[in-house]
Amino acid sequence: MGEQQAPTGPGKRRIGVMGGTFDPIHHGHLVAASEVAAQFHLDEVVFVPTGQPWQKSHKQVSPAEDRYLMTVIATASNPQFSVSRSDIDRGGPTYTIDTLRDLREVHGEADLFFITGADALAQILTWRDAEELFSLSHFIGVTRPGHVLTDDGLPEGGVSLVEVPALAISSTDCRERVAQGEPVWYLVPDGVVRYIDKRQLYRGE
Ligand SMILES: Nc1ncnc2c1ncn2[C@@H]1O[C@H](COP(=O)(O)OP(=O)(O)OP(=O)(O)O)[C@@H](O)[C@H]1O
Ligand SMILES: O=C(O)c1ccc[n+]([C@@H]2O[C@H](COP(=O)([O-])O)[C@@H](O)[C@H]2O)c1
Repeated sequence: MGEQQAPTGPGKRRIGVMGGTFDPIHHGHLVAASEVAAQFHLDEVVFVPTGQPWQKSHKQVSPAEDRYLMTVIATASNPQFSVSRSDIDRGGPTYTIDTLRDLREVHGEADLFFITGADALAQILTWRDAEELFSLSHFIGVTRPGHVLTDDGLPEGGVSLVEVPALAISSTDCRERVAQGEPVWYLVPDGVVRYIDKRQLYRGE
């Protein structure tokens, strides 16, 4: 881990893809994206809020537009960060194979680097068309407190493991804190605290 050399072509743009439900987006997501962007010399990181996260169908998920707007608010001040509506606008359950195909169409020849926390990386073989994912993007697994980061069973050369500053923050914990009237200041960006308050998200949970 440290300064990373990942496979790329000469002169190609290097685009990070940070997929997530972002309910709400928090500083763990933002630090992971920022750290990977620096270590992998990325030109841009595209945040992609999920439409319908099918592996979270047993949980209540906030409306996609609220999660999208919180992601825009959280990333607006960073010129390297952008937000894609691809997974939201496609409709239906969200599969990363579709996300990557859509981004490949938009960004042409760019090299894609899909960023996942240790918990998501451990589940990747359960994702739709898992074996094909690695032909569309390089995958970057990042450390996350409480989870073991490993590429066991994943294609050789398809995944890099990266240590990022440890932030023991989860969206679940943020939602529970709001529901209990506890503060989420400094766990999520200030604008996201205000958006949660304005829209009265997570109050009844
Ligand atoms: N604190 C963190 N540090 C590193 N990676 C994280 C952190 N929180 C989330 N991630 C990663 O960001 C991506 C999107 O995560 P997601 O939007 O599901 O947030 P979450 O905090 O895991 O949400 P929830 O608690 O609702 O499951 C996943 O790849 C996840 O592993
Ligand atoms: O492709 C799949 O089948 C698949 C299954 C579960 C999760 N994902 C993706 O993994 C990312 C993190 O998801 P989540 O549910 O932890 O927020 C997000 O981009 C999801 O679309 C993808």
